[in-house]
Amino acid sequence: MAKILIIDDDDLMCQSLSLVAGRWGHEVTCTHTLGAGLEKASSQAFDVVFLDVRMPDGNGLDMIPRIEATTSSPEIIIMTGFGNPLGAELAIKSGAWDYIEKGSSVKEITLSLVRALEYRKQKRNGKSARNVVVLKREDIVGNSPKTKVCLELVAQAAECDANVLITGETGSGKELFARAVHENSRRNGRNFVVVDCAALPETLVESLLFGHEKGAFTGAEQSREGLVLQANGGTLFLDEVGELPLSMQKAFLRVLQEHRFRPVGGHREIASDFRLVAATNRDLDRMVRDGRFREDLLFRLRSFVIELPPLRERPEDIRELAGYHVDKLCERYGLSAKGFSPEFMKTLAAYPWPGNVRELVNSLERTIAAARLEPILFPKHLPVQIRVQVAQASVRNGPDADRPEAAPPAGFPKLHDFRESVYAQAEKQYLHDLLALSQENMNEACRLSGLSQSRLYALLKKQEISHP
Ligand SMILES: Nc1ncnc2c1ncn2[C@@H]1O[C@H](COP(=O)(O)OP(=O)(O)OP(=O)(O)O)[C@@H](O)[C@H]1O
Repeated sequence: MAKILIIDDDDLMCQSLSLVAGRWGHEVTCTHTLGAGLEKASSQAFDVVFLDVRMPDGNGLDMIPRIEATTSSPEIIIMTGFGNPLGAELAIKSGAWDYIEKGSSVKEITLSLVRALEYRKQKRNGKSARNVVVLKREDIVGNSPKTKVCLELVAQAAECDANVLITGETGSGKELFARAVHENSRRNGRNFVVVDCAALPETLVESLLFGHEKGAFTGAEQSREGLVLQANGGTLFLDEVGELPLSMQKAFLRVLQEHRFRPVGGHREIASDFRLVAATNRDLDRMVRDGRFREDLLFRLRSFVIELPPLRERPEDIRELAGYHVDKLCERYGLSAKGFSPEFMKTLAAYPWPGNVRELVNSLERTIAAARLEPILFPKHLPVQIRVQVAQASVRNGPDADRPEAAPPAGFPKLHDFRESVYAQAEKQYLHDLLALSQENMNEACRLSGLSQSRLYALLKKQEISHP
């Protein structure tokens, strides 16, 4: 017998789900608000939670990480509005085990429940995906709910041999996660071969990937094995896969299907048993629409997708990341450990980090160079451009807030333009802070900001900020 929690404000839905689950002998508890649901999940152990998306006190999807973080970490089945593909996509991306549409048949609900319980049983017996606790994290720091979802995906990817596509903005950790997939897989004793597709000279791509025979072209004095063969038994990591020239995409698709290829100037085909992990910060769907990326290759690449969130969407990770990298840098430069002043952390948290973790690491390196032997880091040690931007963003707090500390870089702007750009920057920062503070709960964000839902969504769209 399993313990099931239903969080839905719709009485009828609660009743029919209770009937279905009860018929199988499971113990069912119903709650009608997210708050009450979370309270139950925090105080009692559950195996499965049925969670409605539209609730009177917020969006159910926002609650997923908090339910997962409870001691029993139940499997979550999202209930989406009928015929809402976006809801289904969001549910899965948010880490739910499964989703069902409201109005699904008893058979569909039962199937989803049975599968979730089966998965849970396997997990308990240790037959299924290794969980985050035993995952070798390979220098991956951060314990925010979003990072945990990604780590769970790494664990799942490591268990199988499917092609993996890792997406995310520049500097968000794609290579780090790709290595973690390799290190946790059965291939970890063999090579992890990195191919930076953006740096492949077009004339040499083929020979670099597939190797060449002696005399295949002018200058080929020795035969040479390519990167694909070097990855035999291990993992081939195609970084910036969106930059792979179209001509090579076709050849590569074939290699991916058959795991065989012919070196340049060679007559025999060679086999290579590699596992492919690819990464990109480009919108590959758009590239397909623009005719710049092959759709069939994209289908192959995305057998298993890990979407890394930008750092600004997981501000909880910043402190841990800063601590980890400052310690590492101090050790490298032979300095004693440094502490953080509260204002220093506040400034790090207020900055949107468009270059993500890489920008954070680079900034910390410059910070340590500026602080030298001083034991505590203050905002004044941070690079000027970060302090300026944070100061500009604080302009929204009123006329007495800190003024920007430096003039804009190129030329002296017209007052109108300067005001507009500061305003836009401040608005963007405000929205990021608002989402972080409200934990992306749109009702809460509206309450805190005093904005209507439609106005808030319009502003988020204007500033190109992703949101639930
Ligand atoms: N979760 C993390 N924990 C610790 N360090 C991280 C994390 N994510 C990224 N980094 C660090 O940030 C830097 C950039 O990471 P990485 O090269 O993996 O990013 P990327 O997404 O592959 O970048 P690009 O798109 O530019 O290739 C590296 O120094 C890496 O160690």
